[in-house]
Formats: sequence, C-alpha cells, structure tokens
Amino acid sequence: MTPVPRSAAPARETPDPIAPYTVSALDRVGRAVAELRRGAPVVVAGPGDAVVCISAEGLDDAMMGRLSALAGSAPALLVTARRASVLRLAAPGSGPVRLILPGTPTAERLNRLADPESAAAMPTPPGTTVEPLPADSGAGASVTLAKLARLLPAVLAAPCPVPALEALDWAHAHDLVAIEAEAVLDHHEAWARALRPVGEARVPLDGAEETRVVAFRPVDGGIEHLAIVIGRPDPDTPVLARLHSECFTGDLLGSLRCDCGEQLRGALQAIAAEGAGVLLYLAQEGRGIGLVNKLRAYRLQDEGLDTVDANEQLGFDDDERIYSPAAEMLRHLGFQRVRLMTNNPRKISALARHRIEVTERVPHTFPANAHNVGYLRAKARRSGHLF
Ligand SMILES: Nc1nc2c(ncn2[C@@H]2O[C@H](COP(=O)(O)OP(=O)(O)OP(=O)(O)O)[C@@H](O)[C@H]2O)c(=O)[nH]1
Ligand SMILES: [Zn+2]
Repeated sequence: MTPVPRSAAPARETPDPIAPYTVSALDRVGRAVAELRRGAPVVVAGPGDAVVCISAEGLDDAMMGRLSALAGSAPALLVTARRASVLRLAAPGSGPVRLILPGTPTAERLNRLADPESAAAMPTPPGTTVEPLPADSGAGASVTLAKLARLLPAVLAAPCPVPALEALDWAHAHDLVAIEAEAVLDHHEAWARALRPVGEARVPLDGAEETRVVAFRPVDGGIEHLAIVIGRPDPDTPVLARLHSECFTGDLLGSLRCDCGEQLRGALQAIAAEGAGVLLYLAQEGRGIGLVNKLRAYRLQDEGLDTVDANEQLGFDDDERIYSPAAEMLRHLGFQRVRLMTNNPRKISALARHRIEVTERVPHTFPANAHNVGYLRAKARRSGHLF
C-alpha cells in the first residue's frame, strides 16, 4: 500500500496487464468515504498514531459500544476548532481537535455536541477541554475524511489497539477499510490532477445553439464536473469564463434564497451574447459542504445566523471550495487566460495560484430580492464579495 507521492501526476499509471490489481491511495480514500457514509468504522493512520473512527452523525449507544469493543478503549469526539469555538471551548484556528469530557459521556451527549441543531438544548458540560490535533495525524485526518464524505466534520474515534505501523494490517485482519492520513490530506489535489474528460456532446441551448458539454471525471469515479463551451473560444485571447459552483436549490428549483440561478442563466446569456466562452459547472454544492449540510446551514440561518456563521456553527470554514479542478479543466480545454465573471476575489487568486491568468474581472451581479438580500449583504460584508 504505497501512498500517492505529493508530486505524482496523474495519480493512476497505465496498468500492467499481468500485474495483480492494485488499489491506489485515491481509490482507498474513495472507499473510506463510502464506509464512513454508511456508518462503518474506518482506520486512519498517521505517521505516529492510528485511530478507528465512525461518523458522529446519527450516533447511538449501540454504535458507540461496537466501536469501543473493536478498539478496546473508550472513543472520543473529534471535531473542528470552529465547532469547538461555537461550544465555547477555546481552540485556535479551524483545524481538528479532540474534546475531552468529564465522566463517561453518552452517545446522545456526544451527538448533541457534534450536531448544532441540538446543541442549544444541551450545553457543553463544565470541565470539558480541547486538545488540538495535528492535521496530518491519524486522528486529525479522520475529521478531514468526514468533510470529504460531506458529512458533519465530526467523528467518534478511538486509538487502534496496535502501534501505528501495524494499523493497516490490523485493519485488514478486521476487514476494515484503512487509509493513510497523508492520502486524505492530498485527496483534493490528487483528485484534480487525476481529472480526465470522459464524455462530450453537442447540446444546443436556447439562445446559444453552438454549445457543447464536456464531462470530466476524477479517476476514482467521483462526481463529475462539467464544462459548457459556447461557440469556439479562441485559446490565443483571454476567454470569457464563469466558474459556477453547483447549487441544486438555486440552479434547478429557482430558490430565491441565493443568486445562483440568475448567475447561471445570466452567465450563459452573456457568453452567448459575446459569441464564445466557457462556463464550468463545478460539483461543489453549498460552497463545498454538500447539499445536506447546506440545508442544515439554511435552518440555522432561519434562526438568525448569517451564511458564514451558519457554516462555522456546523464546524466548517465559511468556504470549503478548491479551484484546482477548475484550473485543470481550463488547461485541458486549451485556455490559459480568462476574463472571469465573478464578484468573488478568492476565485481570482485561486486561479492565479493554479497558473490560470485572470486578465479581467467581469462583475456578475443581479438585483436582490426579499429572500436573498441578507445573504448577498453577508457575502459582501463577511466574505469580501465585490458588489
Ligand atoms: N454553505 C452555504 N452555501 C451556499 C449558501 N447559499 C448558496 N450557497 C452555495 O454557494 C455557492 C455559490 O457559488 P458561486 O455563485 O459560484 O460563488 P460565489 O462565491 O457566490 O462567487 P461569484 O458568484 O462568482 O461572485 C453554491 O455552491 C451554492 O450552493 C449558504 O447559505 N450556505
Ligand atoms: Zn445558490
């Protein structure tokens, strides 16, 4: 089981037809994500520690009992420092932390600490402390794995009952999926490097008949990103481009809570009016926290939090998106320079970091409505959007 080297590109090599089937680190992260999502234990091994963990979502006493029996010790709740701060436990930054509670906490108590929808009903027990965890430790990376799984960033974890170096063998002997912390931390970037076009078709749009859609799939079979190319953009001049993050509620249902639907259709219209350009439809729903967590964030916003505080209450950063897949797709399509339709300065700096030059920012605003006016104001005030 060799971890993917940080500089490897692409992650999967041409298979040797007579070599036995090997599972790459990328594939193993995919397996670990699937296990965590179905409530199964996963082993995450760092250089000096290894934990066996389950998602804290829907935790009950039976799950907790099974984990204790498997690991041979009492598990602890691992969350992000953001979540710990919300619980009024001083923790710097936004990285992973272990909560140390007095006595023997019940599954219900832990679940309420992990899940903001119930935290208010049961305050943090006095005497609770936090221990920051290195992001690249087994324990720390297990919280990142929960984020990759688009679950709440909270796991119940116990140390593996063997030294870290033997953890992968221990997992194998117990029929558990195991993953190295390094592979979890590298996952986003390895994923972007390993994107490849897998399907393409002409899709005439109303108002933009010369349109094609190109689908890009990560090699682990993860969710596809789409490029919508209108006309024939000239790769030698900066192409009019929009990076659009998926928004099921806004794009498909026409939700008035955000501006996504108008931004999506508006961008396609603007590109069509100019004759050529590209819209990347990026599978990073809810600023990268996933649809289910976005719905949870909406509920918190209905109780008075703004869009940034709601994310943080759930334990996430205000924006969990990465743009290396977008840069990779642009390069694949032959575009190195873009005129970017956005109000979000982070998109511009992220593309520059990934060697795509943004020659111009094209403002992309639409009139507010009664339901999204607070959201748009929060984006300007808290996240630096330029309106
Ligand atoms: N977590 C969270 N995500 C939201 C909320 N409202 C909308 N979103 C998501 O925010 C993202 C908005 O994407 P974009 O419009 O591409 O990005 P942006 O940061 O607004 O930047 P520009 O539109 O380019 O200025 C989508 O993934 C939506 O699903 C919210 O209240 N909470
Ligand atoms: Zn939206």
